[in-house]
Amino acid sequence: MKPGVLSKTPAARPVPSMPRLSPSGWIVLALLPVLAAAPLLLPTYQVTLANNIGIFALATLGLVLLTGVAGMTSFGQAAFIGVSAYATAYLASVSAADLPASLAWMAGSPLAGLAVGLVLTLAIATVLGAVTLRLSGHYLPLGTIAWGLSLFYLFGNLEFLGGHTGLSGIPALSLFGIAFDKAETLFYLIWAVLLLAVVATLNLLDSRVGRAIRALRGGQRMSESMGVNSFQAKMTAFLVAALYAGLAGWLYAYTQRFVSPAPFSLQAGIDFLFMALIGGVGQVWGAVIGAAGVTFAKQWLQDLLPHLLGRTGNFEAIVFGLLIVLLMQRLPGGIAGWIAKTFERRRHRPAVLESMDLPDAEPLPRRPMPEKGEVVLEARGVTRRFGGLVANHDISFAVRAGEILAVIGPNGAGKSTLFNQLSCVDHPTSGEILFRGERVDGRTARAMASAGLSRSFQHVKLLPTMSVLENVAIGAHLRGSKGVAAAALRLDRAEEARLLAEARRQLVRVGLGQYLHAEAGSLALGQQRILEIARALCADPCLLLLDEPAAGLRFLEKQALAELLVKLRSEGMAILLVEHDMDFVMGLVDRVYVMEFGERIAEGPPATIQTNPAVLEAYLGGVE
Ligand SMILES: Nc1ncnc2c1ncn2[C@@H]1O[C@H](COP(=O)(O)OP(=O)(O)OP(=O)(O)O)[C@@H](O)[C@H]1O
Repeated sequence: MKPGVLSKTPAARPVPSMPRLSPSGWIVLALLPVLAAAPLLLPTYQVTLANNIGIFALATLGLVLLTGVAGMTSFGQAAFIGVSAYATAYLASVSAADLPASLAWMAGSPLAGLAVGLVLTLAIATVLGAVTLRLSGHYLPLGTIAWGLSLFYLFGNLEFLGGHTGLSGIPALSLFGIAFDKAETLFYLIWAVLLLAVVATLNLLDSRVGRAIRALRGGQRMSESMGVNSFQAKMTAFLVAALYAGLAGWLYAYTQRFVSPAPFSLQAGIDFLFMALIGGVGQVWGAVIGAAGVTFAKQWLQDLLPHLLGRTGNFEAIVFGLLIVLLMQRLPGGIAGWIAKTFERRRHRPAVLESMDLPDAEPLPRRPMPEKGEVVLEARGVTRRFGGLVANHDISFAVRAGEILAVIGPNGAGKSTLFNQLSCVDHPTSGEILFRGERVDGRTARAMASAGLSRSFQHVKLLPTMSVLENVAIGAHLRGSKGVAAAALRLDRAEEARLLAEARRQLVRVGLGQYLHAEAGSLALGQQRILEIARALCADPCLLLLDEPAAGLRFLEKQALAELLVKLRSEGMAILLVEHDMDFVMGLVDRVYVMEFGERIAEGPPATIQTNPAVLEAYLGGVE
């Protein structure tokens, strides 16, 4: 038995009283003096280059969140920048007389330009997101290509935006009496905005909302079952990415003091994706590294190649393309991904958790539990057909608080199909499902999680690169309420401490207390199953659905799991499990429901079931 799995674990390790600075905190601290000195020491053309890098990095940061973390590819980032840049340029250069009287105050106002630019960008992103984010597969990338193309041509064809010539005559930026009229002063503004965005993104990812966004990539079905609204999480990532593009557009307009359609073309959208890929698409700092790397590499190749080849041409694009292919093959996680991996290997701990202290926070409030003996879940005549196949036929049973009911049956009997319907992942063709007396068939898995049903999966579903603690904290998603702004501004710490303390409590309870900071994917399969139970418990359920919880567990681990389930039962939990391990089932549960070919063949206490001739014939007869 692996140490600690469902064994009596020591209490969680002592909690440091002062939060330690995270690696990103150290990076920001180290960058501050460098950034403060850069404009004073560098020649103006290099400061201008650094300004471009800052703006590109801001736009790329959005893509890191959207594409790298949330797994949604967008080619439209440059177009979002364009919307904001054009709104800024238009309002900065228009005369008050050309605007309606009520809007005349906006003419020449940089803050009005910023507000209008951001509102327009977010409004377009909301519409585009509403249309494409519910669709899976290639619809989002294709939608962003279509939108990027149409906007590019729109910019070029609108006369009041200067057509293909663009808008010039943007005055120098002046904010609150400070003139940002030189590359050197703009540098401070651009890099301050970028650093704030980086810190806000790091904060966001290290939060309840951040876990929901991180679960989008490969864990959607699981997180929905834990109450996460995946569409909302996608929309959040999409809008934050658009917000960063909007900010980048505003800064771009005042840096260039001229806008035209070319920098917002589809090609530019692809370039931002390259920056994210090269920097490290899943890493926040990858945006800065990627923007700097691509900008310098292009500049360097543009200077070097004509010398080497003795002629001019777009050779840098060809060499650059080859370099990207090579880099993707050698470093699929990008430069920042490679650095993070090397760093983590040395520290033997995931970077994201370095700063996390786990104070003994006040326990989260608990839902009112049903009285022992109260029917928690009831299936009435549930039938599920797949075309001509009847996977469940007229299934009826009830599970009560303080009871463990096992559903058993040979492979293909219809147990998983039934589980999916009970948890509203799938819906019955006919029949009714009631949860605590209310009809729930047709509801979403999310609604069931909110009602108090929590589950584990036949094939373990966890986020392998996320820590054990954070995986389990996803189970507590509905027990928190702090949103994006609170997370970005770190106003969610008290709630986050309570969520993490609850996750730790459940992990200690199931015997995984010393694996809090390990990557979930590094646990043995049996431990991963136990992690799923801790995650389900973190939701404070009144009904646990466990799909083959003992599969992959060793003898002592099974014994410890049985002890835990008995304890939960004594606390009034209703437990429904599907299991193939007959020794485990018969020694543990109160009642057994036996299925074959989608139908009930027997139901009763284990002792009766073990001697039931129909069961022996259909199922137990084949089992020693
Ligand atoms: N989405 C689906 N479309 C078509 N047929 C399906 C679908 N899901 C399940 N089935 C069929 O329904 C029947 C019951 O399958 P189910 O997975 O529920 O059985 P099970 O008892 O859970 O089996 P196991 O113990 O092997 O997991 C099988 O014949 C299966 O092929």
